[in-house]
Amino acid sequence: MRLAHDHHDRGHERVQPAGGTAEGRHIPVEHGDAEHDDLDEKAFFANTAVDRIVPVQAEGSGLDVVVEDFHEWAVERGPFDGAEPDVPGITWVDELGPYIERKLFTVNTGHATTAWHGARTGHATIAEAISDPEVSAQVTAVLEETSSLLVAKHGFSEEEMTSYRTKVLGRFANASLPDPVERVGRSPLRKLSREDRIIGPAAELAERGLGHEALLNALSAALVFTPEGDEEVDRLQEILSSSDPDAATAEITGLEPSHPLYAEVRERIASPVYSRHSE
Ligand SMILES: NC(=O)c1ccc[n+]([C@@H]2O[C@H](COP(=O)([O-])OP(=O)(O)OC[C@H]3O[C@@H](n4cnc5c(N)ncnc54)[C@H](O)[C@@H]3O)[C@@H](O)[C@H]2O)c1
Ligand SMILES: O=P(O)(O)OC[C@@H](O)[C@@H](O)[C@H](O)[C@H](O)CO
Repeated sequence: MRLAHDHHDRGHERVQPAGGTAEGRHIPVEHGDAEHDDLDEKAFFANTAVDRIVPVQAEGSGLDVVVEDFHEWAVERGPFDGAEPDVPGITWVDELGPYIERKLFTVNTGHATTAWHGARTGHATIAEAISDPEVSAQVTAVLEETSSLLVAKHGFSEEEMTSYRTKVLGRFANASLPDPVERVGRSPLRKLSREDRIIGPAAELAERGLGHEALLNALSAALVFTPEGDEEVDRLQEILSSSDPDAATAEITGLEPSHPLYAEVRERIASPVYSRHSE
């Protein structure tokens, strides 16, 4: 494994748990194999969250994977009943939920926002996009919104969220990571779904009467994200061109018409704010 160092980013690998999660304790056992019947007596299964940016790899590079040097691995301690193994790199947490949301609504919300605004302004990679003041202003604004939710909902302090955001923005700016906007913005229907990184926090902010304009801007940027070879991009464009705004809002976001966010999202879907980047 090769580390793509960002020299501005080194020296303080604060361990903060995060997403890229694996939940549940179900390894499929489909063969009626008696050997698996007592699996619970032989192993512990714990929910976990991983945070490390792994960009698209060069063709033919095999297991020689380029990654950032930052990494976090959070594991719920409950299943180990006080006998957690000493595994280097694990941060043991009592409850994974707040850390998963902090990671999803900061790293992944900010990442998708960078990718979609970056693509519409003609940038190829995340590092290039975040160096553009127009993109970085959108990303900063989006992360201030999600931080206000994380502070209100989970009790993270303003100071730790400010520091977490700074760290995340530094990771995006790592020019040694060749991370294309197509990878980070991929699968827009998944990313715009009800509980995911954009509509999830925007809905909760709207419910609490807190600001969410930059999240709506990220949604608008996603609607003009049209790289080739992504089935969800194609389906999203099909929905936008063939469905009325209410049907499109329901299918893309899963929001109920009675939700406080609904009217604003419907408006964004009905009336484009941005145009696609043209070569
Ligand atoms: N790349 C990152 O920075 C990163 C960081 C943390 C967590 N993650 C998580 O790790 C997972 C993989 O991410 P990635 O970036 O390597 O994605 P990727 O698209 O590069 O790789 C996914 C692979 O899974 C294969 N695949 C998809 N569906 C499958 C199926 N049903 N059965 C078998 N194989 C299947 C695909 O063909 C592809 O080779 C995702 O859940 C992602 O959220 C990624
Ligand atoms: O994997 P996705 O498509 O959900 O999101 C793209 C990236 O934001 C994601 O892969 C990050 O690089 C990763 O979550 C960092 O830990």
